[in-house]
Amino acid sequence: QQRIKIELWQGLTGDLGSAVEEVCQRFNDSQKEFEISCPTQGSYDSAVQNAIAAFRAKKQPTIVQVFDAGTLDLMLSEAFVPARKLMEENGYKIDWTNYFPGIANYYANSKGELYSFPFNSSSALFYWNKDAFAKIGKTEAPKTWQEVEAFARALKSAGYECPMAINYDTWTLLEQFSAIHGEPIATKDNGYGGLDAELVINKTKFVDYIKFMKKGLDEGLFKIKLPETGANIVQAFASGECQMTMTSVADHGTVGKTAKPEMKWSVAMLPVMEGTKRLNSLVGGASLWVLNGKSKDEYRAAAAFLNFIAKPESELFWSTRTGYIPVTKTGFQHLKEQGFYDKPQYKGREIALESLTASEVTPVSRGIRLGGFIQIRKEMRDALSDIFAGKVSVEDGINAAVERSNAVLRRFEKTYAGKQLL
Ligand SMILES: O=P(O)(O)OC[C@H](O)CO
Repeated sequence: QQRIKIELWQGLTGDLGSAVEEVCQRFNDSQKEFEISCPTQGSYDSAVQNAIAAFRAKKQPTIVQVFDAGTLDLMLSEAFVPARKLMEENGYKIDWTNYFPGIANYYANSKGELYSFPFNSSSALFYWNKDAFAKIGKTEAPKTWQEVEAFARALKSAGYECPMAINYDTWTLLEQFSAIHGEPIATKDNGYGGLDAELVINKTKFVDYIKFMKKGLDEGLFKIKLPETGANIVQAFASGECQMTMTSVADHGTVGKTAKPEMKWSVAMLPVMEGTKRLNSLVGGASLWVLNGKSKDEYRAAAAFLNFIAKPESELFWSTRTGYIPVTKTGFQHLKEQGFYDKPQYKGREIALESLTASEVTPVSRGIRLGGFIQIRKEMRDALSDIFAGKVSVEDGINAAVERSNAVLRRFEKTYAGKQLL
């Protein structure tokens, strides 16, 4: 009997992309009726863009992985089958309250019903090299940015060429920074209150933070690390070239696998500016959306796959293989029962959960719900690249990016005027 074949277009690459393929292979090995293939589209951005273009051409995959920044665009599109509908129609009884509310709410409509399936959830962490820190007499990670600066200076004096690796990633530099410092990104509760939101990041602590980062770059305390110039931040940290960085907990597994066994390193919550009362960090990562226009059999296959990945054993595999956090309560319980968080190689991953729950969620630390956010991130990345290269002043660069981003928001508002989330 021929298997029913479906595709999941994923946005992860490298080691994490291989991990998704392994999940898909495990599903294929677990039964004989369905076969899923999970080709990468090269980036999170491309996965969303390719899937939307394919949808228009009626060549869409059955499932697409959509990162946080693409969530509202998908929600407002007519392109998907809501998660509950898919599972009900295919005979699965899902306890939707089993998903952690902080994660599920991100992908739910105003009534709390999930549109997509939480899959790879994360938050950002600070990675630090214990061996290098020992050389400057430090045994703990910096808690404030002022400490980061002082430690970086000491590392530099001790002969380390790259105290801290950074890039232009707005998720850490802008979004996580703003949330944990209690600063808004946009009006209307970061967009949750309506499509008429406007960016306000040219009026918040973010401006001073970017000045701080630029000064650190000019002093050689921070170094830009990008794939196109050799190593990205994760590779630069794992190889021991750079002694600090900040990236997703998702990369914890990759660093563990690629760093030399003798290299001692750890993770901590992102630093804050001195005198800040820390708020919770934002949930990152992506969820899986089932697209319209497929056959009954393809939906049966999708439902079977999505049921498979939510099983505690699948969550254990996924969180072990990557650094992503479990998305269900039973998955988390299963990990704890297996002694996961006590194993030395996984130690530190619980800090992502601590960071996500560091405070009561406030309107600015709940998340970001802005249309066209993929484009807005690009505007900001371009601005940061110009600012860090000294082509434009911090204020001018951010102001111009805010102006361009607000134009994106206004176009989006016009397109979806009057449309309600179901
Ligand atoms: O690196 P990830 O998968 O944890 O995702 C981080 C951000 O949420 C991407 O938008």
